[in-house]
Amino acid sequence: MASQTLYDKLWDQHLVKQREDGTALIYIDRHLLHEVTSPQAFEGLRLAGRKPWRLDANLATPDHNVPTSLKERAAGIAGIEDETSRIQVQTLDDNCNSFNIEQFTINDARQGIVHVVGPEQGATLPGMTVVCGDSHTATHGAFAALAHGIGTSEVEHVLATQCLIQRKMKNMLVRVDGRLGTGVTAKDVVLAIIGEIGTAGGTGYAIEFGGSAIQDISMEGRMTICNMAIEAGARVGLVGVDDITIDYLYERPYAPNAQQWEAAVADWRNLVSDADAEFDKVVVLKAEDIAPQVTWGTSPEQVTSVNGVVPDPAAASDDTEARGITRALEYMGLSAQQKITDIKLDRVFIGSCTNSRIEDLREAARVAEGRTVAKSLKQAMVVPGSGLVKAQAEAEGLHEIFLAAGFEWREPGCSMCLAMNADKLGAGEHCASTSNRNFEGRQGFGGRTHLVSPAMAAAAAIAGHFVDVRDFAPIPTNNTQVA
Ligand SMILES: CC(C)[C@H](C(=O)O)[C@@H](O)C(=O)O
Ligand code: SF4
Repeated sequence: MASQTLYDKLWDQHLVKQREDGTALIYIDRHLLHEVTSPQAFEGLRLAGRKPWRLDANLATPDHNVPTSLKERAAGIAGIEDETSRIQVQTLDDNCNSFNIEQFTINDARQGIVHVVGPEQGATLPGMTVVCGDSHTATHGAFAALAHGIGTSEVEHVLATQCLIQRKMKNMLVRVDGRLGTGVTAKDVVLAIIGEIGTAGGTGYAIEFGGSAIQDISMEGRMTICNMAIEAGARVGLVGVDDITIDYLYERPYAPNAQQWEAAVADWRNLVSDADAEFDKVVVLKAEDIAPQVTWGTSPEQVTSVNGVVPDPAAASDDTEARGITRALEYMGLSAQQKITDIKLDRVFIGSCTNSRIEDLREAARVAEGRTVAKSLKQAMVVPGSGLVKAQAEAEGLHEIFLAAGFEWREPGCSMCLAMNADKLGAGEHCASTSNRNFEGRQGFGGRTHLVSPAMAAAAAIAGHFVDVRDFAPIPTNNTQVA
């Protein structure tokens, strides 16, 4: 058989029917649901008198609309102040109950951001097709699963038929060779990739991330990278299976049990691109060239190194680019040539499906340990991605480090990643955020988002402005106290 990419293999394994017009029907193994994109889908099923095709393929949890303050959270759904949000979470709850779909409810210890919960439970597995009414479903591709976001009508279609109509994408390989420097993380890698190929660079492609730097990265980091494939225009991000993938999944609740484990692992080992597989496009980055990244504009591609400066529209390659820079600078309240390290911050947000896993919190805590959040900040918050991440962080004492430094320690949810709950930026405020989108108004009307890694966000919170976490010396380790 001809050589195949990982994407080709996953596609072939799920192809139900190829049609002559280029569309194809593919089978869906796992369907994740949240409160924002599911209500009309359930309503559609109800109106058509249909039932979900395969109940155990579905797993639901509320995340976008849940409050993250303990006080509101303690009261469950009734504690959600905003009416639309409350109705949405209540509707998910009612729908899951009436259709018999498994849900980690608002106060379940396993609740969290859907893209954190799926992998953490082993509900996302290598070789699966995974869909969710959410664009950041690409996250799950870190497990060599064919995962992408779908719209609400497709949510209904998957519920009803367990299948989806798709068109095959092209194959792109983004290879990161070499080794990352200390203080440079998965978030910096993906921001650098988007800086290189642009937000449309991946349009029409499934991007596989490979190379030695990716192979060295943990599952948490690989999820961070695949999470932002969509910000590079690609609906699908992928990483091939290796020991890191397999070790992460061992004994997860929904993963194969002890009797099935060896057979599953043997199967998963095939989920890599063949050595001589051909990609339609290959992009290569050198890990050594990647510095900690900060976005200065209103698109994830408007990014530079922390030691860089805000670009000058006068130096743009064409008029369109110049206008884009000018508009972004106006919105962001920045001036051309301004040093990134001179950007002062009002708030810091460590969380979101990009960077709210245990390793992200460990990295942020390592920087925050023994230090204090700058007085000039209005708020610095840490929002774990799930109840289990929160519990793990607390078992490791990370919450104490954050609280002692002056960070808020919140309940799990999407939080300030997008303004769909009580956590919002005020107009004109600058925020160092570990999330994935810096669009106008994304974190609140008029809010100004700068995307960074958890370590960079923690360092910025301490300094009150951006700093190179590598100069924040010595970078404390777990046993080192830094004054
Ligand atoms: C609300 C949801 C549909 C949306 C998405 O699809 O990504 C959200 O999660 C986001 O990050 O903007
Ligand atoms: S954390 Fe942000 S990006 Fe992720 S699903 Fe929630 S809103 Fe979307």
